[in-house]
Amino acid sequence: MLELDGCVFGNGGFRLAADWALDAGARCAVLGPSGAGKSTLLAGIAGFADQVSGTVRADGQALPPVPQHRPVAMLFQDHNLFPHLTVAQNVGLGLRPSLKLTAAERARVADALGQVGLAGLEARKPAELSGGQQSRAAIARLLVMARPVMLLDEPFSALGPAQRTDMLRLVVEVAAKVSASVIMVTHNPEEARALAGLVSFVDGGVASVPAPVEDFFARPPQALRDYIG
Ligand SMILES: Nc1ncnc2c1ncn2[C@@H]1O[C@H](COP(=O)(O)OP(=O)(O)OP(=O)(O)O)[C@@H](O)[C@H]1O
Repeated sequence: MLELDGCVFGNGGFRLAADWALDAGARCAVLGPSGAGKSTLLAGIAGFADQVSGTVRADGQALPPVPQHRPVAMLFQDHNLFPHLTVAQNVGLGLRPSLKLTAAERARVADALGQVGLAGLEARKPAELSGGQQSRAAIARLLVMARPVMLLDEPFSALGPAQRTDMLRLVVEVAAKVSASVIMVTHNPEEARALAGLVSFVDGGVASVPAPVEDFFARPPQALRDYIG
């Protein structure tokens, strides 16, 4: 379980409050107007934003202040793929930043690449992949990292609608395999529906308590109606 216990996260002078919890394996889309604080929420959970007050816990343990020590994997729109490394190396980074992988770890990387449909492309560089394949490589890295919390910040907004749906399906599959909770920022209500879980709406300096997606869209807050038109 991920708990945001009375949290206020800071980014410069900006403040974002969140006071809720997500069960292990739960999936939550984060919607809200531009500049409302969606990325600040993820940064707070990941340890990159200031913790002004409150505590972030995973499975009852307060998370360490250093982001690298948090049980969190992140995926951004640019996928954080290193251009000079091969696909297999980019995925291997999720296991060991030194890339000195054991044979078993190399096998895990190969297995993850197979699971996301990239078998045979291990030796390519990211520039030699399509946008969708780059997304798959980034998802393979999430799979090998097997962290209990996955934070995604508009990860597939560069892809077309059909591919986006495929990628979301893959994320759901990968998260289920490692029993991870997923929090995903999106501007797209359809993506929130495709994630098929909960929705937190960020507005007025607060990330609302996640509500089931169907309830949320059945009674959307006025700010959401203003925002999606
Ligand atoms: N380093 C900073 N110093 C001061 N204010 C900042 C800083 N970084 C972000 N902000 C402000 O914090 C607020 C929240 O930013 P954040 O990026 O979390 O919003 P967002 O909802 O993710 O926006 P978008 O949808 O446009 O990506 C914004 O109003 C932004 O101007």
